[in-house]
Formats: sequence, structure tokens, C-alpha cells
Amino acid sequence: MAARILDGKALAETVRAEVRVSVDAFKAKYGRAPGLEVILVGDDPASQVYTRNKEKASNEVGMRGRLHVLPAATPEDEVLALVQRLNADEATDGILVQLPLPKGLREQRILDAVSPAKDVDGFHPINAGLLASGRPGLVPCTPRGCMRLLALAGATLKGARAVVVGRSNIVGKPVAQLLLAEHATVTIAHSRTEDLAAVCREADILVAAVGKADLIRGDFVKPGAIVIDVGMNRIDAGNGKTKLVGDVTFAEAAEVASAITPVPGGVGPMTIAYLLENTVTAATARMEKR
Ligand SMILES: NC(=O)C1=CN([C@@H]2O[C@H](COP(=O)(O)OP(=O)(O)OC[C@H]3O[C@@H](n4cnc5c(N)ncnc54)[C@H](OP(=O)(O)O)[C@@H]3O)[C@@H](O)[C@H]2O)C=CC1
Ligand SMILES: Nc1nc(=O)c2c([nH]1)NC[C@@H]1CN(c3ccc(C(=O)N[C@@H](CCC(=O)O)C(=O)O)cc3)C=[N+]21
Repeated sequence: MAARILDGKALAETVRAEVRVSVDAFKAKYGRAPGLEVILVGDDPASQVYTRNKEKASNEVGMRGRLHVLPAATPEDEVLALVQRLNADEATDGILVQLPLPKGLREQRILDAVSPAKDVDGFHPINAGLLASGRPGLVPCTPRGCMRLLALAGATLKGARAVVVGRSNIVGKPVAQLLLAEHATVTIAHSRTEDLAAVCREADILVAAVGKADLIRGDFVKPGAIVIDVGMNRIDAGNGKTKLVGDVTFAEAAEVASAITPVPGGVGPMTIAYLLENTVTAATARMEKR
């Protein structure tokens, strides 16, 4: 049996079309476009590509997107000052601080400075707490993208066994919270998990968010399971070039799973689409509160 391949690129296009509609409605109502501010500190080439894509994607749906590039040696107080200026700016609805930050900058201190109302990454402890309490707030983009891909797959979540491999605050934990909210029976596995293969084989829904190529092999996958591969690993392609792969050995898993996301073209594009969605959500919530 060959798995259905869940096309995240196409689904992200659908989400963006939905966002375009809400952006138009927002503009008609409030006379301005929602604004997303992306802060990049340093000159990491991969981060430069990602952040430029985010800026471009926001402009494509009719939002105002702006990228702030600061030198790697920028003092922490200057980064904080920019965040505070954007917190206070009426036309700024979303603020994203691209990770990782250069060494010497305290990530937590900077992320915590972002106003929870403008925290379109959903990384602020207030938003993490709201999610854990099952209350409305801004939800991290990648986990939202994973849930939408599961909906595309037609997954039944209620009562299903879900295994999330990875327990980071940005992917593993929030995706587990969202699955739990949908009444799945959720297990979170991590680097100290014993017999990861056996744990994964229990899963009707398997989410891999680790950052290790080929960690999840075909025999980790229960026949008929749905596999969401969040991993982004750049590996040597053998021909002097590199290629992007997930955490799951795709060819093997696709033999056993009922549906699987590819890398690239799976979760990645969905993350960007939900960043835009979160920005309109944040913008609307702020305007309605005024
Ligand atoms: N598609 C997208 O849009 C995005 C993709 N990513 C990608 O997703 C992956 C995960 O990102 P992120 O959550 O930030 O990563 P982190 O490095 O923060 O977390 C990785 C997690 O994997 C666990 N882990 C490490 N080794 C093993 C192992 N051998 N077996 C089981 N678990 C293990 C770690 O366990 P422990 O806690 O014990 O250390 C940790 O919980 C990366 O490849 C990243 O590039 C990330 C964000 C967005
Ligand atoms: N504050 C913050 N928020 C983030 O959401 C955030 C971050 N920092 N730091 C880095 C990670 C990683 N991340 C990705 C988003 C999209 C793709 C993506 O679109 N990937 C394409 C391929 C891109 C390529 O070819 O390189 C795909 O999978 O098809 C990848 C990775 C967001 N992150």
C-alpha cells in the first residue's frame, strides 16, 4: 500500500486565500492593512531566506510586512528597545523574532518582551499558558499547520492514539496540547524515551519534531497511521549539493502509513500560512478591544 501524500504547499495556498479574504474584510472595516514586523538579528543565511519569505508572503496576502535586520553584535537592550517600540506602535499587529538568536542574546528575555497580544509565534508564556489551559490565545504556527494537515487527511482525532516525538515549546508541546484538545490520547516522546520504536508503533497519528534525519524508520510506523513530519534537516545529497529531509525515512514510512507529509512541501509552507493567519487574528482581536 502506498500512502497518500499530504500536499502542504497546495493546502498552504488554500489557507492564504482564506487569509486574503480576512485581510480584505479587515481593511474595509478599519481602513488599514494588518502589519507584521519580523526581526532578524545576525546574518545566518538560512534565517535570511526564511525571514525574507515571511515578509514577501505577508505582502502577497495584502498585509504590511516589514523585515528589520540587525547586526549580530547588537546589544540585548537595543533588540529589546525595538521590540518595545513595536509593542507601542498602533499599526503593528504581529511581531516575530526569528530564532535562533546569536549567542550573547538571552532568547527568553527577548521573546518575553513581545506583547502577548502581538505574539504571532505564540511563544510568550501567557499564550503558552492559555493554550495549556484550553483558553483562546495565539497558538504557534507550526502546530496549527500540523492540525490543518491532519484535517486534510480526514483524521479522526477523538480517541485516537497520538505520539509526538519532540517536546520543544515551539513544536512538540503545543502540537501535543492541540491533539489533546481534540480528545486524542497523547504521548510525548523525547531523547530519554526508552524504546522509541515501540512507542511510535502505538500511534494512529505520529508527529515527528526532532531535527534528526532518518530517526523514524518504516518499522516505527503502525500500518495505516498518519505521519506528520515536522523535521527540517539539510543533509549531503552526495552530488556536492545538499538536500532538505525530515525526521522520517520517507520512502519506508510511505509504504506503511495511510497518509504522510513530504519534506519539503509539507509542514514548512503551512507554518508560513498560519503566521499570516495569526497576524490577522491578532490584528482583529486588538482592534475589537479598542
Ligand atoms: N516545518 C517547520 O515549519 C518547522 C520545522 N522545525 C523543525 O522541526 C525540528 C524540531 O524543532 P524544535 O522543536 O525547534 O527542536 P528542538 O531541538 O528544540 O527539540 C527537539 C526535540 O527532539 C528530542 N530529541 C532529540 N533527539 C531525540 C531522539 N534521538 N529521540 C527522540 N527524541 C529526540 C529532544 O528531546 P529532549 O527534550 O530530551 O532534548 C527535543 O525534545 C527541527 O528539525 C526543526 O528544524 C521547527 C520549527 C518549524
Ligand atoms: N520565531 C520563529 N518562528 C518560526 O516559525 C521559526 C523560527 N523562528 N526559526 C526557524 C523555524 C523554522 N521555520 C520554518 C518555516 C518554514 C519552512 C519552509 O517553508 N520550508 C519549505 C522549504 C524551504 C527550503 O527549501 O529551505 C518546505 O518545507 O517546503 C521551514 C522552516 C520557522 N521557524
